[in-house]
Amino acid sequence: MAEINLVHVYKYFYPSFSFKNFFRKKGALLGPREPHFALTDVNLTIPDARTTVVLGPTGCGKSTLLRIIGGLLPPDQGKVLFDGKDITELPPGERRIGMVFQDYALYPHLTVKTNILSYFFFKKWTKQWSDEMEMEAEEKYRRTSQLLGVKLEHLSGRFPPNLSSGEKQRVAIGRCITRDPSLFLMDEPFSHLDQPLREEYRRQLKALLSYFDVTTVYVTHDQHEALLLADRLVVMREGKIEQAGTPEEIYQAPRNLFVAEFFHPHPFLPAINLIPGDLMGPEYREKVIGIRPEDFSLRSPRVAGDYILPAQVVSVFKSPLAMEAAMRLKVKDRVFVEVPVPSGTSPSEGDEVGLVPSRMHIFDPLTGERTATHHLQVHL
Ligand SMILES: Nc1ncnc2c1ncn2[C@@H]1O[C@H](COP(=O)(O)OP(=O)(O)OP(=O)(O)O)[C@@H](O)[C@H]1O
Repeated sequence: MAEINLVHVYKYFYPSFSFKNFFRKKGALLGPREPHFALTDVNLTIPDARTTVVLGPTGCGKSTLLRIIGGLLPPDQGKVLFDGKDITELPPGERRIGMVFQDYALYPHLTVKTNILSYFFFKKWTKQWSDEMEMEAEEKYRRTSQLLGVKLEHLSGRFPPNLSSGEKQRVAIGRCITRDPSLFLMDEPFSHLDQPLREEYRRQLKALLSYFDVTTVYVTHDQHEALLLADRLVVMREGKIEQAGTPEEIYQAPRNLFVAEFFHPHPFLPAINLIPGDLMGPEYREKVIGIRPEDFSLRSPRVAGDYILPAQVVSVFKSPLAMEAAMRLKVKDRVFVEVPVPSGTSPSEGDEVGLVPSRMHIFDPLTGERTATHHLQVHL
């Protein structure tokens, strides 16, 4: 059992000293340096035995958040609770946490097997060491090798400097597992791997995480990875949490324009089409309307009715293996939208169609907040 709570967590950094920064602020030569915030009032519950994926653009504070949970960085304000207990001051070694970061941090002078069993290795010369522990370590190694795939067995006598990035990654994850952590923290662990390997390892990691049921926090800026791994998703921007929920909740009910546009599960299509409200009718005049590509259907241009938008096909694009196709349309001669090409149809440039939205998200253009979602019943 490990539920983590972050309560009003703030972290700020001071820019490093440079003469350029020093003289930039006229008349403030001796004034204090202004901190920049990496995290601002972060409140978050990380549920037990689930994988929480933290997603956000570069520099938004994802790694800082992870390091604060792991105890590698102290927060400047706020608390970290582990099953309700305040662990803000507890050193990382006492948190029962397994961490895998981009740089692997393996012991270069120890073999793969010893790296994986390093938790046991460092106990070997203490009074705690016993024959039972030796047997437990061997059994853990056997089980971990099995879970990570046979490839690990071939590497057991090699040293980290002689391993590929993928192999190092596997060893780092193996080392994490043998420690029996209550919490896994992973910071873009597959970012150095090439695409096919990354895909393979993600799937394997998903299976591992389900097998162990360990509370996991996984940081990435890769949408595809986030979707594959997340039971719960946290979208961050500029040190703040924009929205947390299941991927489905966030996709179906984005809190604001940033989340609606950022969480983007279809690589072939835009996350959402944004159109000015007045195109849908006078009642939406002061609003921005967001319509997901799959929430449009197509009708003949001759069918008229409320909420049917006359549009013209501008271009059609197909994936190389023609598994997917999308098209770009100009609506009412004013804005462009992109929608999937319905199966069994083959539209061409210049075709006239009627676009029928089934669901619209209504956003306030000033604050960017979503104020409503309307499901439309179009009467033809
Ligand atoms: N040690 C540090 N000193 C000063 N500023 C820092 C330090 N660590 C992080 N920052 C700043 O804090 C902000 C958040 O950084 P962080 O590494 O948490 O972002 P991130 O979302 O993980 O980015 P990326 O996806 O690029 O790894 C950034 O503006 C970064 O420059």
